[in-house]
Amino acid sequence: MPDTPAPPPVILGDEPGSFPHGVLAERHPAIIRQVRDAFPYDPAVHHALDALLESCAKGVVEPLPADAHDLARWRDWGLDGSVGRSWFDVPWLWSESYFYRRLLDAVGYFGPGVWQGIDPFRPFKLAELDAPETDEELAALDALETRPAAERARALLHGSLWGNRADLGFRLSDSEAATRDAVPALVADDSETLWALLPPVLPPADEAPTVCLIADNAGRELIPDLLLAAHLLATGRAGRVVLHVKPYPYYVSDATPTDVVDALRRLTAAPGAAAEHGRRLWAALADGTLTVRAHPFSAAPLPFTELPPDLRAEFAGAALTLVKGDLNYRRLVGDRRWPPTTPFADVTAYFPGPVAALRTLKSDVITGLSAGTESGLVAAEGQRWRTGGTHALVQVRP
Ligand SMILES: O=P(O)(O)OC[C@@]1(O)O[C@H](CO)[C@@H](O)[C@@H]1O
Repeated sequence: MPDTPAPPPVILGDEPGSFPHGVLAERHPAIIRQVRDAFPYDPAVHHALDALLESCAKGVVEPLPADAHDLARWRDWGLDGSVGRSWFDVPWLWSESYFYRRLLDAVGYFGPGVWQGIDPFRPFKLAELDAPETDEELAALDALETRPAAERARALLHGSLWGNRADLGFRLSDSEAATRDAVPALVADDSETLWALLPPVLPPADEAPTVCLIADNAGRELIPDLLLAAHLLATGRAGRVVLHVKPYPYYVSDATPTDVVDALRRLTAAPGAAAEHGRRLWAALADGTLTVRAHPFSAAPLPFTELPPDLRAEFAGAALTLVKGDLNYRRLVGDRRWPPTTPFADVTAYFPGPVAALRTLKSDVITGLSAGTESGLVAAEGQRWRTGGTHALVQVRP
């Protein structure tokens, strides 16, 4: 029997100077400082934030409070094996995710108390939704209305793809990120395979398939994601879209159900075509052709190889699952030091149905590049192309 090579090591945050180490040592403390200043928190919250800051810098992973509503779930997700170890020595994917869980504890998000249910990142998300750039992006939809269907489809797919640059956690630790020019040529582009997985135009309604969209950021990423969903439904390329968001605030700007409502309100209040799309999406939620789900696993510190049975069944029944963003990509392929030419189809073979990743590159993990693409990127940029947010990909495993 041929030997299956062992997968490369899981990424830890223990190497000073590495990207993951920087996230734990610099990005997380910066997030704590921003959150602290964003609300008139009481002394108890300030103390808890101080303790988290101290713990992140030199402490170890501490247990959840004994009465935490999700203690059993986190134990299933590996809490006992991480407690007492340094944040830097457990898998980076795990420690980042747990950081956000602890931050929500510190600000009283899970209550009881006055801060229960208050999203500590909401002021940043709303500022972005109100930004003039959002108006410009929505106004551009008017000109798109009269374009041929294939051009509209491409523009909306690319809008959703590049919307992934709108990641507030990333911008927080990299102040030049928003101004750095994107490189339009994709490092991998399976768009044709993606479209081929969906029926071309307006099939009878009962034949139109389900598309799942695992969303990433709120605001300027979620709006183009919703517009893509609206396009799939309006053209009959999907009969139903299931939008997966996070059950609670996560990675600063990740979308929650509240953010979906905010984005829809923003669309319906805009002038021109944007409002029409917003109204259609609103109606689609009412008639069930668009569904929002906030499954606990969406904020789990685990790769998608650990999908629970209900999600496996759901994705198995979809014609296509669109996986948005950098973190979801890490969860999809595994947060490991893959050689960049590792076939995407191999590392996603376990996924229960056809899957497409739409992602701008903001962390070290990468698969599915041709040898020529990789060497061209390295020659031009060293390893910066992996984390700078200027490159993007569309990868599909039919
Ligand atoms: O998933 P997103 O929003 O595209 O990006 C998330 C991100 O900014 O956060 C992680 C590091 O904290 C990286 O995976 C990536 O850089």
